[in-house]
Amino acid sequence: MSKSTNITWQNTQVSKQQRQTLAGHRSPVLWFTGLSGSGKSTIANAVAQRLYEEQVNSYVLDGDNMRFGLNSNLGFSAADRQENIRRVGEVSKLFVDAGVITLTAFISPYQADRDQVRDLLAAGEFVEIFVDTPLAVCEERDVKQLYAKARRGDIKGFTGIDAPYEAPTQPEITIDTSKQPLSESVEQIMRYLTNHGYLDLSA
Ligand SMILES: Nc1ncnc2c1ncn2[C@@H]1O[C@H](COP(=O)(O)OS(=O)(=O)O)[C@@H](OP(=O)(O)O)[C@H]1O
Ligand SMILES: Nc1ncnc2c1ncn2[C@@H]1O[C@H](COP(=O)(O)OP(=O)(O)O)[C@@H](O)[C@H]1O
Repeated sequence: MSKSTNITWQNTQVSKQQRQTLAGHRSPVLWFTGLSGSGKSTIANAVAQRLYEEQVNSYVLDGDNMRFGLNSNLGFSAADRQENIRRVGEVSKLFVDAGVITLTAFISPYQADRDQVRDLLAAGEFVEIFVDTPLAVCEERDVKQLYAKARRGDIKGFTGIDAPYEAPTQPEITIDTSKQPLSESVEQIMRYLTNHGYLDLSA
């Protein structure tokens, strides 16, 4: 599908490993996936806050925000969501290369699209976090009143209502925000990062 020809990959003089050594930690992507209102942004931002307090560089890429800029020409058809996630995957890879822990909050409803991002990255760099909050709870929250609009038929193709959400088959972490408070989710993720050596380069 690439239209670019006659191009050659240029290696940078300073490597990813050197940037990670400078930062003092590894730089995975923490890929949050789940329904609208499941808690992706809230948890991602709380983890970013916690990492900041631990003096760890991180950055949150948020679905709504990316659609204001880089992805403003994309809608919510299956093809546009696929392209959305492909671009976010490529951007995430750059952040990983820069040595920054990257937290992404996108519905990313298709397993194949998430797997494509996983394949783009090195082993262990993609941590899939399934925010498995039941649809009924997301709809009850209806933070942006979008579920109400979707039920009225004012939005077509809304995830969970009349567009599919494919649950991850083998996520590294699963969180149900209807069963655990935000603080517990943050601790669960911090524990995972610590136990798997992401925050300690000597591990
Ligand atoms: N049709 C439809 N389906 C789902 N969501 C919709 C739709 N239209 C607008 N929105 C709003 O867009 C946010 C989801 O954008 P994403 O980029 O994360 O979606 S996707 O990964 O490409 O599926 C989503 O934000 P979150 O609530 O943060 O998930 C909604 O606010
Ligand atoms: N335990 C919890 N963890 C995370 N969010 C929660 C929790 N309980 C309630 N919420 C609320 O659920 C909403 C989730 O919205 P948001 O983070 O924007 O979801 P998403 O990014 O998945 O669309 C927020 O209003 C948040 O305050």
